[in-house]
Amino acid sequence: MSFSSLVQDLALRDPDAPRRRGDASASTMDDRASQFSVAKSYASTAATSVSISGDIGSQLHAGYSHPLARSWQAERQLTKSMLIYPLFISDQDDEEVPIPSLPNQCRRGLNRLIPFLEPLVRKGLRSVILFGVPMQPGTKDALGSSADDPNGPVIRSIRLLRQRFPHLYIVCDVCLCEYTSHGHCGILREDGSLNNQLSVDRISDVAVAYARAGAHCVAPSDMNDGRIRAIKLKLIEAGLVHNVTLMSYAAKFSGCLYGPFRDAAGSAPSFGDRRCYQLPPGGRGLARRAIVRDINEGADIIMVKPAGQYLDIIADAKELGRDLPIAAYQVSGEFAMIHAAAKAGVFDLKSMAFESTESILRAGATIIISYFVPEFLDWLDS
Ligand SMILES: NCc1[nH]cc(CCC(=O)O)c1CC(=O)O
Ligand SMILES: [Zn+2]
Ligand SMILES: [Zn+2]
Repeated sequence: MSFSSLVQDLALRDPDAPRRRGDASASTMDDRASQFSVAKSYASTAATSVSISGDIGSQLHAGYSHPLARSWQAERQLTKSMLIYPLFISDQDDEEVPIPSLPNQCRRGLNRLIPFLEPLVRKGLRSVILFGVPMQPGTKDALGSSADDPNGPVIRSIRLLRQRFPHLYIVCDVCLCEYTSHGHCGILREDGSLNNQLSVDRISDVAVAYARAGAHCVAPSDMNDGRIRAIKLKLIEAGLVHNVTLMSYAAKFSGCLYGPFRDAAGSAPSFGDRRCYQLPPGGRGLARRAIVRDINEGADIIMVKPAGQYLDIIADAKELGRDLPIAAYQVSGEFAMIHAAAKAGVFDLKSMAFESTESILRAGATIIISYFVPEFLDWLDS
């Protein structure tokens, strides 16, 4: 057989063609036939350069011709227990308002929470992360005083969820930006920069308040230096350290992917930006230092955020924190971008929801915070 007819032969037997038509069994048969003929063709044309053993080792399709065998190629399969679903809880108890920039997501008051979550819990929802959203005018101040208000939305929801869904694992985001009048993630000096010490003192108090109310996990997203150690020490002091997980947003990058979240939570800074505390997007080394630092300060879980644009950082976190669970947050901008592209016909929404999530798992995460969780609860059953 001549070289050109071999190429033609291979092209005709493109093993992906039947799969693109959605016919898996035809693909299996076809692959077998084509491997046989490829081997024969090589044997007759390539005797001079390709050794027999190399030839045999070059055959990869055999390992993934069947759907089940394809699933075995992944180190980790997506399961429901890996997923954490973000909830925006407003202080308007009866409110249920869609968030325009964040497709299919609503801001909800306490009274809307249980009816919304009941079907999800029934379908296998295991964990949520809570973000409080004070809507009542006059609630915000320079110190973020309402963050740990016992009558505020977060603390009341923790109690309610613990009582109504005893098996639901409750994570609380800990930050001040939703509660400060200036929208920054801490307490400011007069020049507008973060006062690290005051911020850490306040944020660790808020974390302990959530833990006392019954949160299983507290997750500081503020990026002030030293907050992991401060929270751990206060949890020890409060006698809560043995059963409250500390998940650090260790490598949280500044950038343009948090816009829809800030719409949802009303937490956009009123001046300036967050580039002096969130990490610069090119700062891989800095992220590695932040990860190592937070592990040393006592973090139980390391999170990377955003996820899709920072897969190398997830892989770094997995390497540096090989003995810790690694979480990744597919943030509001990533989610909105996928929706927009699907709507524009670039790809199928479900296919990209899976592909983006599988890439996060492949990079090394085993916990994924995602706005796709309600959909995954259905998709993972079918
Ligand atoms: N500090 C609060 C916080 N916690 C999680 C997110 C972003 C989550 C998302 O975009 O989905 C933010 C916003 C920010 O830092 O501006
Ligand atoms: Zn913040
Ligand atoms: Zn600064």
